Amino acid sequence: MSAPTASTVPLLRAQNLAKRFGGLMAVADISFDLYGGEILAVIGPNGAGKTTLLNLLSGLYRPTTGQLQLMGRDVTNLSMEERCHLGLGRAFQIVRPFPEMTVLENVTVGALFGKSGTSLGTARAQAWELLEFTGLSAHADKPAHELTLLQDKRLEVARALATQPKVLLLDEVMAGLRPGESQEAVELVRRVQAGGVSVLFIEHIMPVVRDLAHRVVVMDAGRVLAQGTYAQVVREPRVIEAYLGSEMSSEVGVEAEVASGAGH
Ligand SMILES: Nc1ncnc2c1ncn2[C@@H]1O[C@H](COP(=O)(O)OP(=O)(O)OP(=O)(O)O)[C@@H](O)[C@H]1O
Repeated sequence: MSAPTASTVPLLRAQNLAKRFGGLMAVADISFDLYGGEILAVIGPNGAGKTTLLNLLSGLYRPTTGQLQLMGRDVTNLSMEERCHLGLGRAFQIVRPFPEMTVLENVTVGALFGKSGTSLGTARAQAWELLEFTGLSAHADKPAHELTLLQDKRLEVARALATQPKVLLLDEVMAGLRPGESQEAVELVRRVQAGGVSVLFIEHIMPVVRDLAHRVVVMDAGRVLAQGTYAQVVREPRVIEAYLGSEMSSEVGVEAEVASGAGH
């Protein structure tokens, strides 16, 4: 995908973020910007620190050092809830709706959580719109535990959107989906971005990264190994090297060949 025109102030700016667990620097030094209208992928081998980074961005963890700005405001020491109210939404890899509540109720809770002072009626109306947007309106009255995995993921995105984020953080939303289903999920993320929400996502499935991301940050051992377009990063020798021995090495190797035009 071609990159949108970047506005001057990034929506999200990570500066030298680090997170230590005992003797381990899970995130050692990460800096990047996310601009309005962008879809940014964070990739890297297992243990690279991607989930820890997402936890630092959402506010689940406080960084050991470094800073995070949201729309120019320092949010490093704000809680998850405070960041959410300022426009940072998150959907989780492990989907966790309230299982006994209906699909509509689950999204309504998200709408009530996102903006203080929203009436129940307004929240329900917003939730309906989001069920239509995410293709779940036919399942509005079902208890959430009756949904399929793909529908669960749609629900998770709807709940996150209900908080009216400017930036949506997605943690491996394609995990466990069949190819046709991940294509549907890709379309949903595109529609989210087209609706004015910037997206940062962690993903292991390289074709999804290639199809969806305007820009890619490659992490390894808690650091940024490379950043750029998908075509740029997959031909970086240090990226290919970092993936050697991981289950993605063949995928990256193939993509690198494609990117460099090898074999033509
Ligand atoms: N809460 C924690 N306490 C201690 N160590 C942790 C904790 N969370 C993560 N780690 C360690 O930090 C490193 C980075 O883990 P993280 O889960 O962020 O990597 P990842 O890139 O998301 O990996 P994967 O692709 O396998 O999910 C790993 O060595 C992991 O064992």
